[in-house]
Amino acid sequence: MTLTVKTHWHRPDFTLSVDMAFPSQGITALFGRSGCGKTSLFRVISGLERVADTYVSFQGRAWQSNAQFVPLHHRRIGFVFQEASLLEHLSVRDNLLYGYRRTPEAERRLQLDEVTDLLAIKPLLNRRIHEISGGQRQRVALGRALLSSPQLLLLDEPFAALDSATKNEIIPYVREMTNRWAIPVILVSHDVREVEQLADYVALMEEGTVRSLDTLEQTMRDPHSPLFREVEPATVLSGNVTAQSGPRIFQISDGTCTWLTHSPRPLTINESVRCQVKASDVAIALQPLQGISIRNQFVAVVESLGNEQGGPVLLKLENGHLIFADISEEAVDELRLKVGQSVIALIKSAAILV
Ligand SMILES: Nc1ncnc2c1ncn2[C@@H]1O[C@H](COP(=O)(O)OP(=O)(O)OP(=O)(O)O)[C@@H](O)[C@H]1O
Repeated sequence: MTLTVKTHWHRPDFTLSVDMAFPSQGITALFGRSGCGKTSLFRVISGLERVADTYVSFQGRAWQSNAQFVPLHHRRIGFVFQEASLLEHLSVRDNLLYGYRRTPEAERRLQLDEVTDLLAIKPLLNRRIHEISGGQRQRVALGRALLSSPQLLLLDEPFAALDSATKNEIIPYVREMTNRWAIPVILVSHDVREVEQLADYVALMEEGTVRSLDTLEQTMRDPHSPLFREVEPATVLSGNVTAQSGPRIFQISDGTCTWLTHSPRPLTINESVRCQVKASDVAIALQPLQGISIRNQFVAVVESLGNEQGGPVLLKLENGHLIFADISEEAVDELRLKVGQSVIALIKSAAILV
């Protein structure tokens, strides 16, 4: 079951031309430069815009075809925008219940208690909107969208107005809520870090079209991907917290590989986390090293030595994960690195970011 969109939307200086089936599970990020058409696509999907000769269907049901147009309020879509558009004169509780009360009883899947628990906003229920912080407002906006029991959540740059610490605090809630209630999410973003932490799939948009749609892992295999236009290539390692070995140091494992990471926020045992490793933070040794402060040493095989455009060395870890190592050409020559060779990837735990 998918979300299918076929549209050619001609605006004065811009054409949105999309013919694509998006996954209707997990989080799909629409990623691209400003003006590439992310919000326009969003508006077509939601029915905020009725564009002629457009076809949109969700999980087998046509939302728009030449014969019909299901209006926005019947599509059961939850929205969260950059600025939480909460009702200032109402309490947090009444804001949360706004969509809930308008949802027919038979369609209510989520209840106030479980949503406020998950988003940790229970203590705020009686506050007015002007009495809570920006991060809390975004959590209330997420809660309000969830409580309308949506079949699809559309998040349009929901964290853009937040500082990175607050953003990092909210992201795990978004992952948890989509996992727990299996609500598909379309996330508009031009923040790579956000995409790495949240997305299961990435639709790369350029000049009004979707250039590619792939899993996050597949998208991140290409060091020349538009994802890395403004930041250096990085890799994501996913696993579960297995132990705490210092005030901020945690052991993460995916069953095959185990690594140590520094986390700025407390993690709980068994919590599933995504860690990011920048190519420049990975070094290569020809054999395991002793008497060295670097805690993470992974057995790996050289997958590629970069391509004709240059780029980092690609290593394959024992768990099959690919990881970039930004090694100079001189070092590649000196170590006589070859494709297929066994090496050790060295990463400081402070360089594995949660
Ligand atoms: N109301 C409008 N009328 C005509 N053209 C518009 C309108 N709104 C946006 N556009 C144009 O459509 C194109 C795509 O805009 P859109 O907002 O979809 O891009 P975006 O990728 O979401 O950008 P951003 O990341 O900056 O929000 C742009 O060239 C923009 O100038």
